[in-house]
Amino acid sequence: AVLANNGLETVVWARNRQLADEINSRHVNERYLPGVTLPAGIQAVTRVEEALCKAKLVVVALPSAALADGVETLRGVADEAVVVHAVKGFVRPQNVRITSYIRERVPTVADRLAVISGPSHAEEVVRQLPTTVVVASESRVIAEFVQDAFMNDRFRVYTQADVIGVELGGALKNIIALGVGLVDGLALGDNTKAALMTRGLAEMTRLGVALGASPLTFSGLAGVGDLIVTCTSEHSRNHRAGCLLAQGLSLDATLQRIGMAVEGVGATFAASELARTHGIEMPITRAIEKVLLGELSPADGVGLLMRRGKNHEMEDIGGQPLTALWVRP
Ligand SMILES: NC(=O)C1=CN([C@@H]2O[C@H](COP(=O)(O)OP(=O)(O)OC[C@H]3O[C@@H](n4cnc5c(N)ncnc54)[C@H](OP(=O)(O)O)[C@@H]3O)[C@@H](O)[C@H]2O)C=CC1
Ligand SMILES: O=C(CO)COP(=O)(O)O
Repeated sequence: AVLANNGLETVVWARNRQLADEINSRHVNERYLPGVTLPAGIQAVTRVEEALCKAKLVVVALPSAALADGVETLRGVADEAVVVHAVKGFVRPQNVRITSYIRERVPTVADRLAVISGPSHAEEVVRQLPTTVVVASESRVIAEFVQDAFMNDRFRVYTQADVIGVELGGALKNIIALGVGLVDGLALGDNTKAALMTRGLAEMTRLGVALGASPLTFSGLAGVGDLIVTCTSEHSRNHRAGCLLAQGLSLDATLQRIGMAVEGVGATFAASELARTHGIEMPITRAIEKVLLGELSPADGVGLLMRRGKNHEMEDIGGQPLTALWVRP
């Protein structure tokens, strides 16, 4: 919708014929964006090749779980087309970032890749409510190309060079949003929620730095920005999933009830495995993993986190350890 509103010829691939017809004839997508009229310029096709063959910019917005199915189609992108993805998750079970996966499977697009991320619930973007996001690429030219395509006075786009940090911020915040949903479902109040978001950001940053990200990226739009919106918005599927789990629904029933991507579930398992491999402490992620596996109740998960041993707040997050500031023993 943003690209079409910017006057770009915009072709959407939908595998479902009925949905493609609905977009072309009535300019709506009732299942995923009810109550919204889409820009009339959007054309939907059911053959992915039709969407890809002439495109100068390809936006990959599949759920991470569908990427393994879909990645090979990127072999069909035109020479010199830029590929930007909006996927906030990991490819499982390898636990790899999306650009790493695309680069490995489709080397021909490796130097034309970018990621777009940040606080941007589709329900609000499509209504043209003011939104800010960030585009990261290893190439400044590619990042600025994507920035120019998307930017308008309702959708402000910043550029970034830290691809790893931007991808990890978008994927890891979903875990914390699940956790905030769990504590909201238990009606534990605002202090608990703020604690989870803040300490969640600390462990997101810790893993990010171990995987090569800049700690600064986590204080930007793809880090704290997206964390805030996903943990507090009525639109968040991850937050809603946490609430349902806290109310006693099984994980399967929760995912079925939501009926859309809940990236935080796969991300919890991915981050937990990556943390183990890299020797990183991620107590909140570990507790949520146990809740998802049915090994711990949400209430016991909170108790476990509160009873942890004493800690210094800013240790191991990256940058200068703040314990160095102590002037007395
Ligand atoms: N929703 C949002 O506000 C935002 C989402 N994101 C990220 O975008 C990604 C996609 O999320 P979102 O669109 O919300 O997810 P939804 O579950 O709402 O929609 C998924 C879409 O992908 C299609 N799809 C699923 N599997 C396949 C497949 N194997 N092949 C082809 N199409 C498939 C579905 O089509 P069908 O109906 O045919 O199954 C549907 O159109 C996620 O990583 C999410 O984190 C990023 C920013 C904002
Ligand atoms: O990433 C999002 C908003 O920026 C969407 O979050 P949910 O997947 O939790 O709905």
